[in-house]
Formats: sequence, structure tokens, C-alpha cells
Amino acid sequence: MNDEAPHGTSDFVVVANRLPVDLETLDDGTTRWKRSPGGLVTALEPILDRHSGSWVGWPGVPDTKVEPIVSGKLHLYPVELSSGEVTHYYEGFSNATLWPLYHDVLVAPVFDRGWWHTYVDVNRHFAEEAARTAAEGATVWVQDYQLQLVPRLLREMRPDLTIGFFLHIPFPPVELFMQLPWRKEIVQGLLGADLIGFHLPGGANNFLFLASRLLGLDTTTAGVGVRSALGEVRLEDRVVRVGAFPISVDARQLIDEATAPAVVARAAEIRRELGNPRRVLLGVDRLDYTKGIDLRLEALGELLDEGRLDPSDTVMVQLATPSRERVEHYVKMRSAIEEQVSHINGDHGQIGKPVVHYLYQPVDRRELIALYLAADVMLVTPMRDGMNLVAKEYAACRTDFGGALVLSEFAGAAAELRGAYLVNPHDLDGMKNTIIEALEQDPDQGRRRMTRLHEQVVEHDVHRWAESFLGALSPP
Ligand SMILES: O=P(O)(O)OC[C@H]1O[C@H](O[C@H]2O[C@H](CO)[C@@H](O)[C@H](O)[C@H]2O)[C@H](O)[C@@H](O)[C@@H]1O
Ligand SMILES: Nc1ccn([C@@H]2O[C@H](COP(=O)(O)OP(=O)(O)O)[C@@H](O)[C@H]2O)c(=O)n1
Repeated sequence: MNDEAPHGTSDFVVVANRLPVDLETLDDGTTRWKRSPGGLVTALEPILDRHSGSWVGWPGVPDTKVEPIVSGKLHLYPVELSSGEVTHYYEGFSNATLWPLYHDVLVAPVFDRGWWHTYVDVNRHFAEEAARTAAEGATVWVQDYQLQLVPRLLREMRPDLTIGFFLHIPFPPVELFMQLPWRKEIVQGLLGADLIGFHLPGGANNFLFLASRLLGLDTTTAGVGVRSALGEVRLEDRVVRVGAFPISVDARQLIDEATAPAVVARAAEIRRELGNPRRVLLGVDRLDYTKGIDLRLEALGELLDEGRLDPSDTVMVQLATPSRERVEHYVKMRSAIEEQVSHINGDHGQIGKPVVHYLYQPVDRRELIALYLAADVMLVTPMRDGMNLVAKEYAACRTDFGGALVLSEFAGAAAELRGAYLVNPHDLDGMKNTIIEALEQDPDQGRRRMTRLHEQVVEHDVHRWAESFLGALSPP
């Protein structure tokens, strides 16, 4: 990963806030690369493994110049961000303004003019790097809310390019979006693309309505379908298409990993290490206030308090990947969740037998897959989530058709994963009853549900997602 890659020759360029790898500085001052967190990287990595191409992104640490990297067929072009830019563009405007605004205002978005100016500047840096990297007539695929101005900036710099944009998080209804002081600039930024993709038709329709209402543009009014019936925004000199393309996982790869004898053996060993409980519940999330970790712990605590779950034979494992650790609401959420875990273990644990095993650390991928295999019930209970790949990974890995998925209606994945036990995570009693229903499901009915989930994810995998988006971007 150290040969210098040439610039301006890539026919296919992905532009995302993060590179697929993060540079980590160890205690002794040396550095190493580790996998970047989050579902965007999980989804795009297998795509770029298949299509040779370039990836423009931030290496995850401030004030560090990193030379371009060649990794197999993939060329990585690092964008350097100063610590001030990380504070204002990434932690500020991206994750304390846009993230809460686009996730139903679960916490109040902060509208800070300084952050906005840095967001504009950083989007320009990314657009410049993409313009330097792309070959004449190349396809450039811009990713996510951190880079919504890039399509327009890039079109101004390089009108020869075909530009796609995909939003990985929900696109809010017009009533919420209109709070944003820079709402016109964001919509105009996105309209620099030839095709704008959302996970679900709802987001695409929200965007079309907004383009008409806010900018008075001529748009289609018929609803957008899933991978079909694209909407249009008709500009003076061109048409921007708008569609819904639900993202997914590399199901074949997950099946290979989940059926490897070492992983299957590790799943059995995990259950032994947990004390051979009758039931294992699992939660896997970035530690984010959107994910509803607090709500599921509250449900678990009440079920134990009421004697509906027996702490001597029930264990919950909660993996929480550290995320955005300097953003205020993430700091508060971490303390609140850790207090809940202590509370449950204080009330119901025994020496050497906590009820909740909580890990606030990244976990190796094979260990994660073994945990999916070891879990009787997977709890995915976000208050709002663009898609949620954890739910799809669980379904892909369960080639034994065992286990059960409890899934929030407010995760994008709920639109497709109809074999799940769907819950409204705000309805605590409903969620408690559903967790019990999933734990006590009839084995045949459970297998039928999991078969349906597994087949859905195998048929609609991440390659189908990329092919449907890129096929619509550049029709034959
Ligand atoms: O880069 P971070 O700030 O550490 O955050 C990690 C990623 O989180 C978000 O992921 C979203 O994309 C997933 C794949 O489409 C989707 O399943 C999930 O619902 C989303 O939350 C974010 O959108 C990414 O940009 C971040 O890299
Ligand atoms: N300890 C963990 C936890 C999650 N993950 C991965 O992180 C990704 C989370 O994606 P997601 O779509 O559910 O949610 P976001 O974190 O992208 O919002 C999944 O691909 C998980 O497998 C991981 O690699 N290690």
C-alpha cells in the first residue's frame, strides 16, 4: 500500500468523507491502518474490489499528509483535513447539524455559520481532489451528507464527468429540512449530479417535493419506485434523475465467512464463555443516539425486573463501536448507556455472571460473525436509521435459518426485511412483548421467518445495489 498512484487516469472514482481505512497512531507514536467504522465502508469496499477504481477520502486523522496509496486494483487518494476542519466540518456541520436534522431532529441541530463556511471549503477540497483524479469522461460517485456540495462544484470544474450522488442516511421531510439556513445551497449542490440516489422512495419523494417547493423547479410528481420509476428535476440545460436504491451487504462473502468451520466453532465457544445461557440476545451498533441502544436496554431491564426474563439463563451482548467521541450528544449518550448497563448488572447479575456483556471497542469481523451465529435474538432498534446493515448481515450469516431478528420500523431495512419482528422502539410495552415473542418463537415458524430474511438479502445484495445505481447513472 505505498506505491504512488497516478492522477487523472481513473475512469471510476468514489468520493466519500472517509477512506476505507483509518490511520491510527499507536501509543509508541507509530501508525497503522485499520478498517474505517460504519456501513458506508462495508458496502463500498466489495464494489471497489470488483470495479477497479479510485477512492478519494479523509484518512481519519487531522493535520496528516498521506501520499496516494495503491491497494490491489484500488487507488486511494487521501484528502488532508486540519484539526479545525475536523471540528467544524466533520464534528460540527456534518454531525451536529446535518446528522440530527436528517434523523428526525432526535436532538436539536446546531446552526453555526462558521461551521457552514468550513463545510463549503472542505467540500471544495474534495471536489478538487476528485477533479484531479478523474480521467476525461469518467464516472464519479459522490457519497453521503458530508459532501452534498461536491456534485455542483465538481460539475463546474469538470463538465465532462458523469456524476452520481448517493445519500446513506434518511432525507427528511420538507418541514424539517426547511429549518436549515443554507437549504437552497444544499439542494443546488446536490442538483449538480446526474442521478441522486436515496435508500427508500420516501427520501426521493421528499427531495423532489423540496426541489419544487424551495427552488420552484419543474419536477415529476408521480411517486418514485424501488430501483424503478425514477423521478426527474428538469433544469434549464439538463435533467437530474432521482431514485431509490436500497443498499445491502455482500451476502455471498458473509455466507462464506459464516460457514467457515473456525467461525462456527467460535460461535459455540462464545456461548460456553457466556456460561451456556438458554438465550443470548445481541446488539451491534456504532454508539450513536439514533440507534436506540438505550431503549432496548430499558426494555431488557423491565423484563428482568418483572420476572419475565430469568437472569440466570439470559445474557445480552452489546457491542458499541466508538463513534464521533468529541460530539456532545455522543459523550452524553455513552454515559447514559453505561449507567443503564451498570444498573441492570447491579440489580440482576451475579459474581462472574453479568446479564449484559458490554464492549465499547471495535471488534474483529470474524468475531462479529461468530456473535451473529451465537445469538438467538438480534436486537436492531434504532429511532431512525438510513438502512442498517447489521440487520442484513445477521440475516445473511444465518445459513442455519436459526435465530430471530427484532427490527425497528424506523430503520430503512424494515421496508424489505418483512420476516423480522417489527417494533416501534418508542412503544416500550410493545417492544418488550415482541422480544419475548421472538425468544419464544415456534422453531418451525422461526425457521420460515429466517429463510425469508436470508433469501431476501441474498437476492438483493450490495452488488445488485451498485449495479442498479450505476446502471441508472449510465444507461447502456
Ligand atoms: O464516518 P463516521 O462518522 O464514523 O460514521 C460511520 C458511517 O455512518 C453512517 O452510515 C450510514 O450508512 C449505512 C450504509 O448505507 C447505513 O446502513 C446506515 O443506516 C447509515 O447510518 C454514515 O452515513 C456514513 O457516512 C458514515 O461513514
Ligand atoms: N464491532 C463492530 C460493529 C459494527 N461493525 C460494522 O459496522 C457496520 C455498521 O453499519 P450500519 O449500516 O448498521 O450502521 P452505521 O454505523 O453505518 O450507521 C456493519 O457493517 C457492521 O458489521 C463492525 O465492523 N464491527
